[in-house]
Amino acid sequence: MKRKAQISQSEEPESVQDTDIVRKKVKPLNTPCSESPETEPSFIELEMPQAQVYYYSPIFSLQDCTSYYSALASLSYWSRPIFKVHGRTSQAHRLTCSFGSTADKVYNYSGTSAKVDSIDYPHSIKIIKEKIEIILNAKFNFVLLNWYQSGNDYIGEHSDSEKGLVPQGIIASVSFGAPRTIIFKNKSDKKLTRKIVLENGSMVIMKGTTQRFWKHTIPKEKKIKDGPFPLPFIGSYYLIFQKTGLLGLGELLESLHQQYGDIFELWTKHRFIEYGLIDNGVFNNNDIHGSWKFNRMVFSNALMRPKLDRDALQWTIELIEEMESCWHRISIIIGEKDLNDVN
Ligand SMILES: O=C(O)CCC(=O)C(=O)O
Ligand SMILES: [Fe+2]
Repeated sequence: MKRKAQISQSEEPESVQDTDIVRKKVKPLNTPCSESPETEPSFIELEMPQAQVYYYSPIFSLQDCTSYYSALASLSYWSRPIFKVHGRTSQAHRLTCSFGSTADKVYNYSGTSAKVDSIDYPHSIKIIKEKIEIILNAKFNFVLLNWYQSGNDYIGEHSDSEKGLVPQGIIASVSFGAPRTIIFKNKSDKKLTRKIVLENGSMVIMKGTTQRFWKHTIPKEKKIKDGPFPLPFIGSYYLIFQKTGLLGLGELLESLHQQYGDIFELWTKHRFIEYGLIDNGVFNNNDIHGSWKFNRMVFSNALMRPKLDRDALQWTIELIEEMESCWHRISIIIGEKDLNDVN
């Protein structure tokens, strides 16, 4: 499961509204910008005393989510942060990286600090940032990405430290990948909690006094689907190329062929729509019909069984023996024929 969180400063602090709001559909925080008239995201405001939290149901198309997901996953900056708390060090159960408008931006939290890995926002982040800036009518200058690679990865209960951020400014968090749950816990009334599932392409906004009175966490979700199951495509260059014959893929395969020879593996986590391989079914491991968990189970059960290894080994030996005896017979026949030809 992979996700991206956006933690940023807004240029202007928001005013604090201290109202008890019932969970409801409300209008966008601002009028959508005319540059993007199709942007009319729907969102709800969570009923949380002394907090301003909004959940935007997906603001990106499924196709964009898939492409941002892969672009973010292939960034080279990911690392596991190290925390120092009370003299003890530990490593986070997630990967992070950060980008900022200037190199001095730093976000300190829970005994660690997220420093800017690069002041060049990767292309995908630039686009995401611009989109949310339009939706929220705000400017952001720092982004922290969190990658939860499986249901075992998590972020513990915390409030975002506002040291270095504009006090009570907007913190926007966009998610891509399998849905994960965010839980908000009130600091003084421990029983007061709020839960929301962050869907692929969705966004959560925290602002005002949220950090002061509430903590939040993305807990472990052992049962969770880790996201699209990365399937190794093992194929022959000629087979795949002839089947698809598409420009781009052909070039890719050509270079792979040059590098690795006739048989190589293609690892992919993405759908191969652009290659003309349709997006349903076990082949693509796509969860369109909520079946991918089942596919994964079948794959895991089938592939991980030691019996399969033993059987596969045995079958391979038998097949090789069969082929050898076949070749042997052919060589005898050809040998006789060749001899006849010579005579
Ligand atoms: O991943 C998220 O949505 C939340 C991350 C978060 O709370 C943080 O980085 O402070
Ligand atoms: Fe946070």
